[in-house]
Amino acid sequence: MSPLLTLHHLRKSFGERQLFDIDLLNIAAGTAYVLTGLNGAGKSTLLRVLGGLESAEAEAAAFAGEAVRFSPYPQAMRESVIYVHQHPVMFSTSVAANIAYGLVARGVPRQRIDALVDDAMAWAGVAHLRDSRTQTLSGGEKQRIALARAKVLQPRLLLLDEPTSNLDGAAREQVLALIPSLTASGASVIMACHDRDLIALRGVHRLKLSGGRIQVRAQRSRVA
Ligand SMILES: Nc1ncnc2c1ncn2[C@@H]1O[C@H](COP(=O)(O)OP(=O)(O)OP(=O)(O)O)[C@@H](O)[C@H]1O
Repeated sequence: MSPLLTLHHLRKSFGERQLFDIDLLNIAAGTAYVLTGLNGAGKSTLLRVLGGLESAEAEAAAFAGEAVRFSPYPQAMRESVIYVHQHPVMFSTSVAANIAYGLVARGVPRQRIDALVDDAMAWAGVAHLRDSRTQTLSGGEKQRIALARAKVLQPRLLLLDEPTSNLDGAAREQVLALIPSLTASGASVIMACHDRDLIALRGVHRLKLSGGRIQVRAQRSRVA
């Protein structure tokens, strides 16, 4: 597996308090990871740092084979890394308009947008919600729409902050079922979750954030 993102000595502090100092974080291309840790271990902060939403210092960094400076957040990562919030914010327009939003912002031609949005909605199993308003959606539908909205931008790295923590039963399974097809299309995925709801997907690598360090754990072999 070729490396997608490598960070040496990634450090984050809030005031005097150092939250983490990670010797080495290696994220391979087309690979899924779960990031576990106790409440307050820093999982969300680490994802936000990797997504450029929080600043942090790194001694050395490389993305997609190029050495980069990590601070300020590198331009090469801006369009290639997408963070998906635990409670995705939706505009009060249609589902289709929400998924199209990032493509419109990038100036993609309308016809192309319509085709990409159709594909993404079919992939996420939300085509029937195309013209629905977002206020009435369930938590599971919102997560799948947020994944479609991210996928349509063809990121190289997707950061999912507790994507299933508020879901159970079929809604949880529907969200989890989308993850393998993300990595199959070449994207890497890092999902923050708690140890207790460890996501059991085949081939997913485990990273545990504990005491400000990352421990790499053995892979899970069970299928979700
Ligand atoms: N902007 C901030 N300023 C100061 N402290 C912060 C800030 N953001 C987070 N923290 C602190 O950093 C620590 C880690 O928070 P974070 O949300 O990253 O943890 P987490 O592992 O995602 O927790 P949880 O599992 O509860 O969601 C917490 O103690 C939190 O209070």
